[in-house]
Amino acid sequence: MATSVFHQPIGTAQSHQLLQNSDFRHEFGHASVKLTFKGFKVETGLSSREGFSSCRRKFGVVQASASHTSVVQPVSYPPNNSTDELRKKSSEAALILIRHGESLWNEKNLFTGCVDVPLTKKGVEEAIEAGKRISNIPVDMIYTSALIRAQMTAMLAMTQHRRKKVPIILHSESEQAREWSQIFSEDTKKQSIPVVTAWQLNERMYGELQGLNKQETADRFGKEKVHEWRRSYDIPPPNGESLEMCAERAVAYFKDHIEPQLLSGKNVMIAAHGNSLRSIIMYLDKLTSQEVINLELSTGIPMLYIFKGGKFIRRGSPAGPTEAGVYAYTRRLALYRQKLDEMLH
Ligand SMILES: O=C(O)[C@@H](CO)OP(=O)(O)O
Repeated sequence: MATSVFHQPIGTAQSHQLLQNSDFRHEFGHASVKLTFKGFKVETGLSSREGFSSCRRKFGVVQASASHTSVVQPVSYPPNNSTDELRKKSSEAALILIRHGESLWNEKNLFTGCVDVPLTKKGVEEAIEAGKRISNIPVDMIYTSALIRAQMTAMLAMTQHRRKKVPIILHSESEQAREWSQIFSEDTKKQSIPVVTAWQLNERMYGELQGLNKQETADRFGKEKVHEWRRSYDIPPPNGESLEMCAERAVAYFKDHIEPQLLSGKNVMIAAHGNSLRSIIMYLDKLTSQEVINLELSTGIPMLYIFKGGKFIRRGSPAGPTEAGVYAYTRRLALYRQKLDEMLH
């Protein structure tokens, strides 16, 4: 493990908040009041759904939850701004990444990939613990994969949040689903956090290894071969996705859908999977294909990034039970936290 890239999680107990958060601005009377939920329009992600079908066809995926890919209307910018200018003007935002808690197949040591299995009791507890660690961080939007273990993790984590906003899954799989899930109270919308589910954030498709026991597979094919399938960057497991292939869809989704939200100052949480998050972290931390090999993510451990000036700054610290061990924070985070304390005490 000497060469491992150590990704520091958010510490337990206390954390810090962003003044920039639209929720904060609304709640605490900041001059530029913008309501979190206002203006969100959900569009059917037709191409995404097609993408998922073709992914399934290509890899013969048998099980995967319905793809509820939702596309939040892109943030609109003045027409002539270049991306660089936008980045410079962009406000600060928090990005939380959480790998789902332990699943029933993690417990059984089976290759899981796109198979849609739920959390174990321990996984539920991990998700709740993760929620405690991020309970003071503002969350304006949540992105999860289409798989239940990531969705359970996001929902359970949010039960611990001090603001007690309600995460609500946006259903845009059909016009009817969109209409039938409408909310008719602006106040209720303000107390909600939209949850966008996207197949592109799914675990990498493990091909013919899905459902096989990892130890038995290593015994059969050799430790080195199985390690190559599991951790090499560009060698796919039989009929599955390599990390590189997984990155193509997960990082593209991040750039196209999540980064614009961060650019507009929204604080985002992503609940996803070991390999889809490894590929996203590779992009955020500019890791090489050699470095990412050694990147391991634990289940249920949140990681925090601050997005500022177009850059992602990792704000991790070794997991620890004390405030002192918690990640560094910005003045805005600290101020948000202070206001939250005042409001809730
Ligand atoms: O089985 C899987 O889907 C993944 C994550 O649990 O396994 P690995 O860590 O081997 O990539």
